[in-house]
Amino acid sequence: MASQEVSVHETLETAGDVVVRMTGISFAYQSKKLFSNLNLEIKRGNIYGLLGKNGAGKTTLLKLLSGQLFVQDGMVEVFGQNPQKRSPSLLQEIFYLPEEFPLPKMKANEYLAMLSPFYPRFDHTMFGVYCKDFDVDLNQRLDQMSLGQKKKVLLSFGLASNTALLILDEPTNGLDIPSKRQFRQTVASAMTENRTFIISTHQVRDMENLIDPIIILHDGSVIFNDAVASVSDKYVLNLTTSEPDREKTLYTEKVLGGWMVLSERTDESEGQPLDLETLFNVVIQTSKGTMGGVR
Ligand SMILES: Nc1ncnc2c1ncn2[C@@H]1O[C@H](COP(=O)(O)OP(=O)(O)OP(=O)(O)O)[C@@H](O)[C@H]1O
Repeated sequence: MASQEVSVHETLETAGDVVVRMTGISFAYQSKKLFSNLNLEIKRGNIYGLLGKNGAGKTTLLKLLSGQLFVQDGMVEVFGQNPQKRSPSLLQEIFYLPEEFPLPKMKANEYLAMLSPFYPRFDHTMFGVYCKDFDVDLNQRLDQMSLGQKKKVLLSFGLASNTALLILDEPTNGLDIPSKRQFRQTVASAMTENRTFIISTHQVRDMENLIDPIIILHDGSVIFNDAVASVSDKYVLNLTTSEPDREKTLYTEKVLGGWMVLSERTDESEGQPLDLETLFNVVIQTSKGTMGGVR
């Protein structure tokens, strides 16, 4: 690292709480406009969930903030630096686990020896612990592993890298049922107040009680960036057997045996916890302007 370069880690204590700031960004693939004047702020010490429909631009957004794609307009700052400059001091504080990835023809142990020196605070002991928890064989060749096994190796690597920013794109795709629970436990245990995780996912049930705040990307904009409680404190979810008057509810969904209804909370309201799938549907539906939005 050049001596005049700002070390991200050294400035973490004083950098304030904002890890990512995107201001008025625009991005298009060739002539296909994806983002126009998009704004986003991500704060330290949280496990963010990034949600959006297929093609909403989640992976593109993650690539923009990790310096793999460049915005056409606006400003991106990660720990106060422009990721487009791809400075080593910033890149060694970002670990990005893509949804799909080729891996070299080598054993997991050899991969570890090759790549871990890039991350100054890589914790070899914890890497071993995570791999053991995920039941990964480090002597197996990476190119001969299943998708789920590869994900477990890279996930263990990313968590052990101790980067200040960890980006996981669809991390539970390919994981078996017991591994999904292990995933939640391991990710939660690796979180510290100085780290920030961003998890892009469609598998919201895998992520219940893990991701919060939630970012929702829709129609080229961030339409929601807040804690789940910001909605569940104001609105309550109830099951009803009689068909509700849709004009008087914020959100209605036909379910087995009745309807699920989201309505404004009153002092006496008792209801069910707001799950992420419903939160997503409510935010997308209300963003169409028919009910003025949940926020
Ligand atoms: N390299 C590329 N060239 C042209 N268009 C692209 C390219 N990569 C992505 N796109 C388009 O940009 C849009 C957003 O893609 P992106 O992969 O960011 O969405 P996503 O929200 O991650 O989708 P999914 O949930 O399906 O994974 C899609 O319409 C996609 O077809």
